[in-house]
Amino acid sequence: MTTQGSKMTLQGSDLAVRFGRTVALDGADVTISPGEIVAIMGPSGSGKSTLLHVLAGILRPAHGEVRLDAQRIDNLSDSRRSSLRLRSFGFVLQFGDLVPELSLRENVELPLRLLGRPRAEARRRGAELLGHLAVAELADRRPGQVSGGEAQRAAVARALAHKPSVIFADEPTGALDSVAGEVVLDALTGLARKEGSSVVMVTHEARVAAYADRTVFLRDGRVAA
Ligand SMILES: Nc1ncnc2c1ncn2[C@@H]1O[C@H](COP(=O)(O)OP(=O)(O)OP(=O)(O)O)[C@@H](O)[C@H]1O
Repeated sequence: MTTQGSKMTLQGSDLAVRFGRTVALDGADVTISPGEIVAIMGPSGSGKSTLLHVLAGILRPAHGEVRLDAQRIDNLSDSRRSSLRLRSFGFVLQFGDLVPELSLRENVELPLRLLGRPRAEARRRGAELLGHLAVAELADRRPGQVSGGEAQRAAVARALAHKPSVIFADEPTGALDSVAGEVVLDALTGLARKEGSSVVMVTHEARVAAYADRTVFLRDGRVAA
C-alpha cells in the first residue's frame, strides 16, 4: 500500500500500447526517481501523451509493467488504480480541467476532501498554495471568471494539494503566452522541488523542457538513446 505524502520511484518497463493498427508505444522504458523533474519530448505522434497516460495508470499497456516503488500498478483493478491516482498522483493538463462550477479555492481543496481530510486542513492547505501561486485574491472566483494563466496556476495548486508522489503535466503551458507560461512553470517546478514531488511533463518546447532535470526523447514509441 502506498502512503500519501511519501515519495516514490515510478518505473515503466518495456511498455507497449496499440490503438488498432497504430503502434503508440513500442517497448518504452523510463524511470522517474523521487523528486526528479523529467520532460518527455519527441515528434508529434511519437507516443508522449500515451506514455504519460500509461505511467499515470489512466491507460493499461498491452505489454510491460508500471511500478510505483515495489507495487505493480498497471494490473490493478480500475477502482484500485483510481484510488491510487487520487492518493499518489497530481495532474496539470493543457486546459486546466478545473471543475467549472467550483471556485478556485474549492477546486484546490477537492483532492484533500476526496481523500477524507478535515475541512479545516483542506482550507489551510488551499489558502497556503493559492498564496504561493499569487491567486489568493481570486480564490472565490470560478475558473471561467479568471484568465487562462490564473486558472492554470490554480490547477498547479490543486495538483500539489495532497503532496503527491508524482505530478503529471501534459503540455501544461500549451494554451498560455510565454510570460504566463513561465509563471506557471516556475510555480510548478519550484513548489514540486520544495515539497519533493516528482514531475513528468510532456512538451514540444525546449524552453519548457529547460525547467526539467532531464529530458527523455521518444521516437516511434521508444525512448531514443
Ligand atoms: N485514443 C486513440 N485512438 C487511436 N489512436 C490513438 C489514440 N491516442 C493516440 N493515438 C495514436 O497513437 C500515436 C501516439 O499518440 P500520442 O498522443 O501519444 O502522441 P504524442 O507524441 O503525444 O503526439 P502530439 O505531440 O501530437 O500530442 C499517434 O499515432 C496517435 O494518432
